Amino acid sequence: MVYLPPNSALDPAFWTPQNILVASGTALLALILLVIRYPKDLIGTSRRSHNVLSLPSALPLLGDTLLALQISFKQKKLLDEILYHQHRVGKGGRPVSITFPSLGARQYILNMPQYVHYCQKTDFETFAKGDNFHRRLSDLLGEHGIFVVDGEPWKRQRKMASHIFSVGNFRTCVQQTIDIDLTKMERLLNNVARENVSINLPDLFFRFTLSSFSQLAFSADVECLPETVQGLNVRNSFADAFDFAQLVADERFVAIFPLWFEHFTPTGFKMRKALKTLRTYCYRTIDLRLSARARGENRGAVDSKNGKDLLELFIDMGLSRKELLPVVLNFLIAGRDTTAQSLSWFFLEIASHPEVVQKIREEIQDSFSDRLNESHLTYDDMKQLPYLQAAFYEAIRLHPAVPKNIKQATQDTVIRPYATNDIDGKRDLPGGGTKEPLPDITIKKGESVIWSDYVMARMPEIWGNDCAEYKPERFLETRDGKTSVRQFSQAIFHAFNAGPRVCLGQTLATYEGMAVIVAILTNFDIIYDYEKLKTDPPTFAESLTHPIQNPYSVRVQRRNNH
Ligand code: HEM
Repeated sequence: MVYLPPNSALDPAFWTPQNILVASGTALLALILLVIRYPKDLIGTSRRSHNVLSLPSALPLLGDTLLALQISFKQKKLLDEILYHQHRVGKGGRPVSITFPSLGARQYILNMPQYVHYCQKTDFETFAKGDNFHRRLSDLLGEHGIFVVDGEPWKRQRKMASHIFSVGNFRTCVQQTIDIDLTKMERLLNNVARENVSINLPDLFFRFTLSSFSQLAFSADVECLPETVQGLNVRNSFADAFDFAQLVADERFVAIFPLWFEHFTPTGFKMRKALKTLRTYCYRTIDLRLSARARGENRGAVDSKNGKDLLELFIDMGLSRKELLPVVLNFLIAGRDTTAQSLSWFFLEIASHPEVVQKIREEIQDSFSDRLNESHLTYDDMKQLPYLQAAFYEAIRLHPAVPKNIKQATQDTVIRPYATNDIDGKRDLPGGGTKEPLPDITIKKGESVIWSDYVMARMPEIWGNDCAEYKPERFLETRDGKTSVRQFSQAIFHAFNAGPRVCLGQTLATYEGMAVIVAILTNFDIIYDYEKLKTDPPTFAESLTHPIQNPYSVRVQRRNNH
């Protein structure tokens, strides 16, 4: 027999009508107090910083859980939602607060360059990748991958990797590698033109960047860039697994169930398979190199000074086979996806801007006459094509390869945006900035800040009323009769990130992208299926990066300048 103390609520005799009334009244009062405390917030979150509004759809005690659920079930897209609410709730560039259960505490959406500048430069140490990133991405990108770590491990990797991005390397190894792959791509496109077939253009760019980056960073020929049309039918298992794993990892930021739940779902099963494919693929590259080293062979010749490529540099740091895996994966995501996606969006934008194609061709013609029929764009040639670079950057501005980002506060702090629109001492907010001063925001340790370069590109306060239009001219300036690419503050043209963690590969991506565009537009006319583009307009898939969900196909015709 269980002993129940007298008057215990577990004793049925306790529940007299009077006690039921008292208990219900107390519960109701507690609920009312909680609703007053969390009128639009998830229970347990801190008080919102004054002057910061929340979403109108937020519910008492649940915060934005319903929105997270809709995004999780693909009824809504996170980027569209941030854009929508920035224009309404955050009109004038004001911050907006949300409470998503998966991210624990409160999150502040800060899309003005003044805030981004503060978090990424002024108080860089406080706004880290943190637990949010690490817990969701470490199975894909490793415990110590450059994209997921902070502090010393990040600093060491960044310093080491920066060696392969030296100007000396560009003039030698980078140029040579790109040159070889451009020749392959041209042979393929000649065959596509001859056979008059249509090909998936974004897929071609993924193949190009995977091939060239694997060669550059790991001296590995991954044989994914064929010269024949038939070769395009061979799927690349690494690419498929990588695309899938990124989609899943991205969903983890909005999932309403705990992370371990994924393990028991079909997605979890497929994810484990994908991760296995990725590991097998990367270990093949690593093992080949380690055994070559064991035989005393020096492979890898990207770093002109030391005759070492990225993989060799990291092996020299004493990293084990297991520790090299995230290096390969992190750099592949950086080197393959971003540039390929930027090219895919660029070629989509110019489909509806023939005048841009015309101007690019004129610029190439004026600068190089017919030289580019025989050879490819060199690193030093880039300077002579400001219009082309502007056209490429404008596509990257509108379709940034990393469309959203999140940082977590490592301590309590106050974000103090600049009082003026003058960022980095450059008075250059093209949209004129904000009329009202932006509010300071009090942030508690563990809370997050989110910004979206995709949304920032569409904010009139930053880029002007024509912000959503594709206009390369906004990246051009003319001084003393000479036209050059306009340099914005990193926090304004933010697609390549800002501050100490600014993208390491910006010059590589710019050179590679421009070289591909020159090779294609000089030699081929692209024939788009305008009917299909109208009925099935390409849109983005939500992922860690910014792929096209429904890639488009094109045919090509050899230009008659040959
Ligand atoms: C158009 C192409 C590219 C864009 C738009 C881009 C953009 C970015 C962005 C936004 C970040 C910050 C990511 C974060 O905070 O998590 C980043 C970081 C990085 N990018 Fe790029 N990237 C591009 C191409 C490349 C290429 C080709 C490489 C070559 C390896 C590269 C290497 C890196 C690395 C290593 C980092 C990490 C930097 C750090 O955390 O210190 N990127 N990039």
